[in-house]
Amino acid sequence: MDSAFILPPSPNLYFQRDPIALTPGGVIFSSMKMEGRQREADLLRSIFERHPLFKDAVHPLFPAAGQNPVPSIEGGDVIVLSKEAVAIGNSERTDAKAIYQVAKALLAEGTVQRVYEVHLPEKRQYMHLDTVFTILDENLVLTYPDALNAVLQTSLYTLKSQEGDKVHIKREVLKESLLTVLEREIPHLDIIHTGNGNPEYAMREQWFDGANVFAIGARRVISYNRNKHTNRALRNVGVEVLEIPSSELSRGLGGPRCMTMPLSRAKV
Ligand SMILES: NC(=[NH2+])NCCC[C@H](N)C(=O)O
Repeated sequence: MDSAFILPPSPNLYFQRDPIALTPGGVIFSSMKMEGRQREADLLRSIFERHPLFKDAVHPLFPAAGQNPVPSIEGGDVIVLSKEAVAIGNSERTDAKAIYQVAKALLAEGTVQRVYEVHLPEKRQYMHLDTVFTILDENLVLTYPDALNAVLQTSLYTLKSQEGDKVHIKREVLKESLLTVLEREIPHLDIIHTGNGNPEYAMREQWFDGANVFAIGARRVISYNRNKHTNRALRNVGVEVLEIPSSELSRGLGGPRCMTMPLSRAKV
């Protein structure tokens, strides 16, 4: 029987963070872990490769031409910490192999100097790296508190040597937590905990991606109205919180940041 749809339904298409990741060194075309989401990545990739607005502007980093099979990596695991550093979650959705490949391509490109691989625990509340923290200002980060020390291992990739096409990178396994990585990269780091200091509220609000707010400016965020304790914690330190209704959106199991794709970043 012919399908009733030209494109099969893509119920997760509103999570634009995942099918593509833009970094200071180029674009990662995601290879989604779940088959049901791969068509989103294919769709976005055709737009970026063909639309006049993008086709000459994108520098693709991943996957390599003709690579098959492609290891998986999803945009929600890729966090730009600064112009020079990118963190990538090794998670349920993103494989170590893909991280190595992206690290190599990024370091070879030259803008980014450090790529961190953050090993996330295999638990629902750690689906992607962006579910556990969001940068809100130069030195201010909102996090799900358990994540800071639950991550027991991180690795740091840096460039070892580069001669033409021959690129060698170095991997150092750091027995360090996510907190240490953030402290290394964000001077004078200040942390706000989801749940406003109460671990049970933090846990409950993590079901609705408490730590995944969308920062639209320094100390200005869009957050789900249901995450009241987290929103209170944010307001207590002077962050402006714009609440959005969340009864339906949160059912997709992602937060406001997951629904966005930054195409260009203002210089700060
Ligand atoms: N970047 C994110 N945290 N995205 C959340 C995506 C949720 C979506 N339902 C999925 O399972 O893929």
